[in-house]
Amino acid sequence: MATFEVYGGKPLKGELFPQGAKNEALQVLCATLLTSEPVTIKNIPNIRDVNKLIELLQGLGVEVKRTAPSECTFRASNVDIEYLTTEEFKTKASAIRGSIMVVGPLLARYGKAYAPKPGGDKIGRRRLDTHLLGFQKLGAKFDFNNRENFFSLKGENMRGAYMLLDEASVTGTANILMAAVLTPGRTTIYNAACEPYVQQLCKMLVSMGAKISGIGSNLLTIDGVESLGGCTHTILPDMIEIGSFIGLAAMTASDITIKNVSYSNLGIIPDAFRRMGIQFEVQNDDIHIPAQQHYEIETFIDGSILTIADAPWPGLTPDLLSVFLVVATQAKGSVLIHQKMFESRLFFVDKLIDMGAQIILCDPHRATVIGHDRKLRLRPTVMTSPDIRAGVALLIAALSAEGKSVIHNIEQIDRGYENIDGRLNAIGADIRRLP
Ligand SMILES: CC(=O)N[C@H]1[C@@H](OP(=O)(O)OP(=O)(O)OC[C@H]2O[C@@H](n3ccc(=O)[nH]c3=O)[C@H](O)[C@@H]2O)O[C@H](CO)[C@@H](O)[C@@H]1O
Ligand SMILES: C=C(OP(=O)(O)O)C(=O)O
Repeated sequence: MATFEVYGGKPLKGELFPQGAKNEALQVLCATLLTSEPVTIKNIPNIRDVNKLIELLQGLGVEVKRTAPSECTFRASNVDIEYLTTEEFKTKASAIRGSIMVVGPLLARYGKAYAPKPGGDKIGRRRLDTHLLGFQKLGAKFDFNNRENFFSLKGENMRGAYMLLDEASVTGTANILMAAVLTPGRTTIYNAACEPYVQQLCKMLVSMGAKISGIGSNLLTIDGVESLGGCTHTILPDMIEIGSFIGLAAMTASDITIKNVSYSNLGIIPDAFRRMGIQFEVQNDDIHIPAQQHYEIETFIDGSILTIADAPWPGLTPDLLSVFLVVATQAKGSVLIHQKMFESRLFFVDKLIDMGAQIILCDPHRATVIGHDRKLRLRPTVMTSPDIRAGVALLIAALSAEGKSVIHNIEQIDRGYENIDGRLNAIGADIRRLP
């Protein structure tokens, strides 16, 4: 278990370049399995989850050539499906959430697939019903081995079908979509997730020859084609990392410019930070957050306490609520943070309370934060990162607290943030990585 020692309390100043988006990368890497032709992906983040998925693809027989530090060419001309039944695959796939998305492409191309229950953050129940019910609508059959936590799927005679997803699952939509593009007939996916991750996957599939309409909406229509070709695809900047940097700047009263953010793909995220009282300017495609000693949380128009809640896109992503929560601890005013999707993602507030934050955890989904308006600084402490986004929220808290904090289990942060210590140290932070 690696550790960060964080010497906080110093404002930072400089430019940060966001990495490619983790959740998009996991989807588009799986899409390389849909063709035997070469597919080049640019702006691949160098993070644990993505590197693990690339290893999985290699295990499956995909040739991977690194053509630049953040660019690889993949060629899935010799896929070894039986690798999916090996212990090595089961161990590696059960460590990341994205591994479940190899199922859709393999089912469509080879008529069968296997998968262990995938990993990812332990933030509550993370069911796969949407994926499985969608494959079932296409005519696939599945079997779940409860003892081994292992799914087997068969789909030799799949046909396009209409489906109304039981929820707008992000990885579920991507998985079904990747199966549908090579399935004969028309598939209609209603209540589809439409995050930029899914939009980007759709665009990539279209450039490979897929027929998809309704991109960006919750109604996708796919006309299956016989085969797909190669393409070159560039991953968008990571909107969760961009949001984390906005929160970091506010909380540490730093002057930070986040470069090349692809502003038009950030949806409601910038407005949500503005409602927290954080000021910033958009210059070309950069976000400049000037140093702010005070920021004041808005109330609703009728004067009642603001709620920041997650919702499927174009609502606010649940992956940023931990950052909103930590930012609120030094704001002027109060906010209710309502994490509707996951039931175990707010327990990390205990650590913030230890540090002196005023937070009431109302129940597993809701926390009320009463900001200090910097009248009381957070105290440094020793903590353990429970999940990727709580981890980054604790890192932001540690950077704002004067003195030495210690964060254990930073592998959680490394899952999704590329060289975060190096990049923040370059603009004035003092974060030391201990093995
Ligand atoms: C690898 C990857 O891409 N992971 C993301 C993906 O996970 P993932 O695709 O696994 O998450 P899902 O979209 O399936 O659902 C996440 C949770 O939200 C609930 N839910 C979902 C949709 C809905 O309309 N209502 C609802 O309550 C589900 O029951 C589940 O508990 O999407 C999540 C939700 O944005 C993000 O937190 C994860 O970072
Ligand atoms: C929950 C997340 O990731 P994963 O789905 O990979 O666990 C996240 O990125 O915040």
